[in-house]
Amino acid sequence: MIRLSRFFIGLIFCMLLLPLSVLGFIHYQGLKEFATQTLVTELNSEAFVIRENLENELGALTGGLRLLTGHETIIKGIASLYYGSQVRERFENFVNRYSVVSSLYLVSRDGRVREHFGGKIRPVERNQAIRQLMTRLDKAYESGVLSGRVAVIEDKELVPTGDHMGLVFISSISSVVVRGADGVQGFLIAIIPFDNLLAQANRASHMERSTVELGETLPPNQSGFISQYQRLQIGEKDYAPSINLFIRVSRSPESMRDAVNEAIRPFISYQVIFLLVLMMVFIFSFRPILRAFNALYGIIRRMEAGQLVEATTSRIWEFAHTERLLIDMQSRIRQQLSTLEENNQQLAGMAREKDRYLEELSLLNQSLEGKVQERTNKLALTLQRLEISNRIFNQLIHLRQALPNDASSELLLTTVVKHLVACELEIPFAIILQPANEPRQVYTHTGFTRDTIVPLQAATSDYLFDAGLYTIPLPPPFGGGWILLQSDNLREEMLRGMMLFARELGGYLENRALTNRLAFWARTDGLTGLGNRIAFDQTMADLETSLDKEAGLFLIDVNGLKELNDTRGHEAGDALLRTVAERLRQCLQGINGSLYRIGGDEFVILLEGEGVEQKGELVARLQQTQFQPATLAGREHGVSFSVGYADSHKTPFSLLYKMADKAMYQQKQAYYEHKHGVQDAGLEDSSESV
Ligand SMILES: Nc1nc2c(ncn2[C@@H]2O[C@H](COP(=O)(O)OP(=O)(O)OP(=O)(O)O)[C@@H](O)[C@H]2O)c(=O)[nH]1
Repeated sequence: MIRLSRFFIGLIFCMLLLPLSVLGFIHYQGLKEFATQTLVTELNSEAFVIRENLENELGALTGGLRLLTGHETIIKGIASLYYGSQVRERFENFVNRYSVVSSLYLVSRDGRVREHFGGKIRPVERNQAIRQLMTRLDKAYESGVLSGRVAVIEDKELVPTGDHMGLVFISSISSVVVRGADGVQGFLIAIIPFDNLLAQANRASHMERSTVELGETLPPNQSGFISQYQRLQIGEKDYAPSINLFIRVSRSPESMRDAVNEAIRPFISYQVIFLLVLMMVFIFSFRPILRAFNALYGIIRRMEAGQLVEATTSRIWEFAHTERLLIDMQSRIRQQLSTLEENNQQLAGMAREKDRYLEELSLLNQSLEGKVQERTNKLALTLQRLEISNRIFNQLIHLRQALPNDASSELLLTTVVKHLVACELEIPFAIILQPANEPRQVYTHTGFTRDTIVPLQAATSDYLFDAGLYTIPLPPPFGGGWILLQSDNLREEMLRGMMLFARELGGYLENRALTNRLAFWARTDGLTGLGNRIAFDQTMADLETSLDKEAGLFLIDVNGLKELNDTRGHEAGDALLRTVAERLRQCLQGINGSLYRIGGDEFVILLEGEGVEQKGELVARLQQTQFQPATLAGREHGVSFSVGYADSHKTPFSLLYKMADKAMYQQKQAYYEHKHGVQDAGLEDSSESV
């Protein structure tokens, strides 16, 4: 098999690239030419702009000079020194305004400088060119045509800078008033160095590296620069004859080349890119092209040999090296793909891990939120409990302040219920009391019906609990009492509050019982159970202050107690006292009176009101029992007592006790005189003595 050589392939390649390169070169040249032309046009327009600017500037300047020439101050300034300072001031303003002017002179007709601003005086007076200009102006004035002249001067003193070249503007000064008489009065001379004009032109120029020159004649084109010229005409109208200056704007070939290259660089880049793309396309489609050529070549060969047989696929080029490269690249790509796969798997694993963490985080957040909520609820509950407890404590304090020491059970319960309700516990409750010393049950309730409570009072607490009720027993000594609660929705703090109220209630009742007992024993004789001296004195005091104070008083003193104590002991003496007390109590039955033991062996019977009328009955009973023996401590013993009596019919109330004592004493005396007898008469008239 015949194969195409590498040379043939390269040839095809070069044949394709050559026209492209030629085309590219032509295009490049065209671009370069175009860019150069554009830059030259730019230079030209720059020169044009500079010229325009300078013409405008100089036009304004000539106008300004003409105005200044006709100004009264200037005209008078020629003749009068009085105007000197004003003229200077105007000159200064003028030069400041027209920066191209370096100096201004006011010159009299005879050529002497009268006033000036900037520059030197002498050079003006000496300068021949200026003198000639002034003479021409003088003559021209006479012919009535011209007012000013312009000329190019070269003077080292008048134009000290640059190449000492400049323009001189001369205007004749004349006064309308004096015109007929004197004609030209003087001249105004403005010196404008070329340097100033160039500076002005450069200021107007937009091109950074351009060179601007002014010259009277068209300068030769220097090979080192690409130049454009513009003619600047000065003084055509007001300053005849005019002169022409040439402005040259130029650029060095190096900077021009750089600028051109800069301008066409993007296009060249595009072109190179285009060629590269073309080459890439060619390379990629190289194998199919080769096959096509190969097939074509085979057909031609077979046609030449007259063996146009059935076409078979033939290989015309060995790309062993390329194949190896491709295989190598394939294996590398496979490796990279597997690495990529691994990385992807790792990334997927990390993503899963991240999801798992996020899920855990979310769960943690949820549990935290739950805990925070739980804590908040607990706190709210605690606050609620605290509030309830506070209310309960407040009401307990108010209850203590509201309850008097001796409140009745009814008042006590009413007050407790009122304060319990104020606690706002909002549970039905009932309080049931059965005080030991009160005969009937006392109860009060709220939220229960009376019919519900009454049958429950006898029930056991277990039964009550089963019935949905809860009982708090009141503490002893009260015993018979509960606080009864509805156990539905009963909360701990409510129960605790109720218990506090129960304790308060029990405490109060205990105090009240103790106080009552103390009061009782303070007024009671412990041995006999009769009222004592305090009770007697209290009764007497009450009786004394009452309006109806009718009273009869028996004073009874036991005989021989000391002896009995001494002989048989105090036990027997106590028995004697109890016996006498019992006998006196019996004597008093059915009679409106009260009995007291007011001293060791001293008793008192006090009759009040209608009881006084029963005195006789009592005396009779006393006489019956006055000397009756009794069994004392197991032995028979004589018992007797002496009695004295006084009542308010015959005795003042305050002396009742004294008089009764006196009568009793008399009887005692008699008793002891007749130890075994009693004088009856003593009891008959007891109102005075017994
Ligand atoms: N056993 C006993 N003796 C008492 C009690 N109170 C006082 N006495 C005694 O009673 C006696 C009273 O003495 P007196 O006033 O002389 O009485 P009397 O011995 O009965 O003499 P007359 O009153 O003159 O008849 C004293 O010795 C007291 O100590 C008591 O509660 N029990």
